[in-house]
Amino acid sequence: MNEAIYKGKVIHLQTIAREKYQLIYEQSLRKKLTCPACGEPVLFYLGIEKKPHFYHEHKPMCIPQSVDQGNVISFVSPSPLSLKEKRKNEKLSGYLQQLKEANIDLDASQIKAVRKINGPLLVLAGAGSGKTRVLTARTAYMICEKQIDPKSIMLVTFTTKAAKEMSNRLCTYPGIAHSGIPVIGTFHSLFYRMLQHFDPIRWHHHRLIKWDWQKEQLLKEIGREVGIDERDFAYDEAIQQISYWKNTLTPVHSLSPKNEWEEHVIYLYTKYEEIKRMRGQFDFDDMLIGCYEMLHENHDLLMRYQERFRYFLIDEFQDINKVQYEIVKLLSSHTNHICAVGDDDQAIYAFRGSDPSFIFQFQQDFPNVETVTLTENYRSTHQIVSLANKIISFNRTRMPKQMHAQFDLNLHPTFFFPYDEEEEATMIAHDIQERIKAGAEPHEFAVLCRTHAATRALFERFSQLRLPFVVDSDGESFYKRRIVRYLLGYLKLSLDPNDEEAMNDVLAALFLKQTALNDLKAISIIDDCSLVEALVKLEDIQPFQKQKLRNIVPLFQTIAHLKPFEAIETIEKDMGFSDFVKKRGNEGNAIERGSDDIRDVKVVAKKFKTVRAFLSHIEKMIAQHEQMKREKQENAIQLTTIHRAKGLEYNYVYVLSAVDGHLPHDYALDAYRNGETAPLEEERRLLYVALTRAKYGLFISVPTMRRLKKANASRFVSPFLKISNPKARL
Ligand SMILES: Nc1ncnc2c1ncn2[C@@H]1O[C@H](COP(=O)(O)OP(=O)(O)OP(=O)(O)O)[C@@H](O)[C@H]1O
Repeated sequence: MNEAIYKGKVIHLQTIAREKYQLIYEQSLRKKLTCPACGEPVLFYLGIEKKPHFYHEHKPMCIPQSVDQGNVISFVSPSPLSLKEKRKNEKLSGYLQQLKEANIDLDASQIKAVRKINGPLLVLAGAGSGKTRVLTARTAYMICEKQIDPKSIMLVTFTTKAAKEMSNRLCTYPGIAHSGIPVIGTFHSLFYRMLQHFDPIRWHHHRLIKWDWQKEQLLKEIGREVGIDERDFAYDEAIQQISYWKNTLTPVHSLSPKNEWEEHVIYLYTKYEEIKRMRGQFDFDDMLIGCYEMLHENHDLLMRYQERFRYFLIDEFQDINKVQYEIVKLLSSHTNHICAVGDDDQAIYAFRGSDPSFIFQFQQDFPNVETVTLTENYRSTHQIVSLANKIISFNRTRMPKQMHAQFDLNLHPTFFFPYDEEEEATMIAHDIQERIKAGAEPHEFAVLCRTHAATRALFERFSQLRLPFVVDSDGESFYKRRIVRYLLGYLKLSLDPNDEEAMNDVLAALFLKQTALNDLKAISIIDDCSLVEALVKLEDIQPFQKQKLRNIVPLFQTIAHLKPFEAIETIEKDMGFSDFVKKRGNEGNAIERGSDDIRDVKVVAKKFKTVRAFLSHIEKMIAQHEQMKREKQENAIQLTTIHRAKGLEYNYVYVLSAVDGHLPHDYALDAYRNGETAPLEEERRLLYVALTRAKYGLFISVPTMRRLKKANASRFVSPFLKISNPKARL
């Protein structure tokens, strides 16, 4: 049905502007749309598979009409005939046969990697080609077939989650329950354990600088003394840069600044190290450097560890950094029994100092290395594998390899074209809802985003539709982000001029000290006025600030009566918020700029008519976020960043906003304009990682608008969209 009654009038889908679809959708959820034939409520379909239309939830449509396929482009690649019956049945014996009987199949290349125990081994593997399976099977084979003492095996993973997953899997393997499992952990956890053993006082966990905010505080203290103004200086980027230098074992004295910013960071780096040393503190990077120095300088200790650990297995080798690589080399130099497993196409941590070129280095440093390449992809359909192969082939710095799928389904990777972020969220949520109704389980779905902030719209839609979902566990609600909170402070004060918490946030945006809050409270009691009115009575501030506050204070009342979008524009332009964002909005931070957050807030604000309704929606979303953190749902849709989805797999994957600026991220595009190609290649690898998480269904969203501006399809996917007929085959 293309017609419905809304507010007493017939509305036709053909004549409604696309940007209004979301509004119609929300009204339909509130049962505000009715059927022109029977007068009962109708819902608005805004999904992926079919064109938008009205429908009855529990009965057939009154005015039957065929519903066309949605406006999508499918990627179709002819299936090679050889897909079926690809696997030859190799005759197996011993433990490998036991594995087979336990349904842990291995192909010829995987078996080769499992059997090669002594000497250096490099397993170069595409996505979904069974790296994890090889690592676990190889470990079990060493223990159960070769009778190697599990205590002499060190298995290093990239994340704690992967370590847990690996040890859980291993425990289910035949024979392992009796023999025990090896030492499994991340670089940090394993090396930290060694340090603690060596010098428990120096490396006591009380001395650890655990959080970035602690580092930031310390750097700001140092910066303040020499006048590095935090309003103009991206401290969080400085933290990342210092960490990068440490992980690449770049000592401070070897650095020569390329610009003023680097000059400042080098100064901060020097002082940061000095202060830490003086206070006897350490950070996570120091655990790696400390371990390297400990083993390098203490030959007896190194020998003891070499005696203890004789076999090394390293997962995600493409993400190793210099200091980690050097430690592994030291430890394994005694036996050379080292197996590195990696995929250069999945290297996505360059910003932390990871460097896939250690894969090449490995081949030089361990001259007798045997290399096994795994190219059979067991995870995804042929269609997904073909698309991923094609996309990644555009990268220049990579080891050429092609993955080959093992199976195919009549389900093709689909590009779809929402109007904007809001409609994108609706289409995805709707599609998932339909698939769940048809029998799929929530945990089979993942929605993958480039940045955590981009999860906002999906979070809201999933909550609205009561779909079970989980977001990155340590991520905060979008509305709790610093700049967003400050902006919302103005709106809150417009409704309640005595809201202390909001005033506390707004003070920073007005360039006033936090101590001003106490002064304001005192003034409001003595002069019997609100906290907002007290702003103009503040003493001990510059005359220009006084004048500014005099101009701003009356506007608090004005914005209370504006539509939220207009109110935000007033806050930005007339209440000085834009100036604040320019100065302190992390504008120097290429990945998370405050001004981008504000544009995201404006997208939501557009949907509301009153400030009150807008704020109450936000309150609800924050509460929902808190509740979600408390109650971990097992069977839930995963809403996560691509970085966090690494190593995982899902039946259905939705890739959010494949548009230039999001994926690839703006920072990589800026770097590309300045002649640097590496960041853009890393962004392409991120897309590759996202695509290869999908087993069966892959949906890539290409919205027309983003952050209220026209968006261009991501340069990574545009070659696949250049066809006039949406159903045409590629
Ligand atoms: N020989 C095999 N036969 C059947 N299935 C396999 C085989 N090897 C691996 N698999 C399955 O293929 C999927 C991918 O395997 P795994 O997770 O080990 O791949 P991976 O190389 O670590 O993936 P990625 O690097 O993309 O995260 C898993 O579901 C695994 O059980």
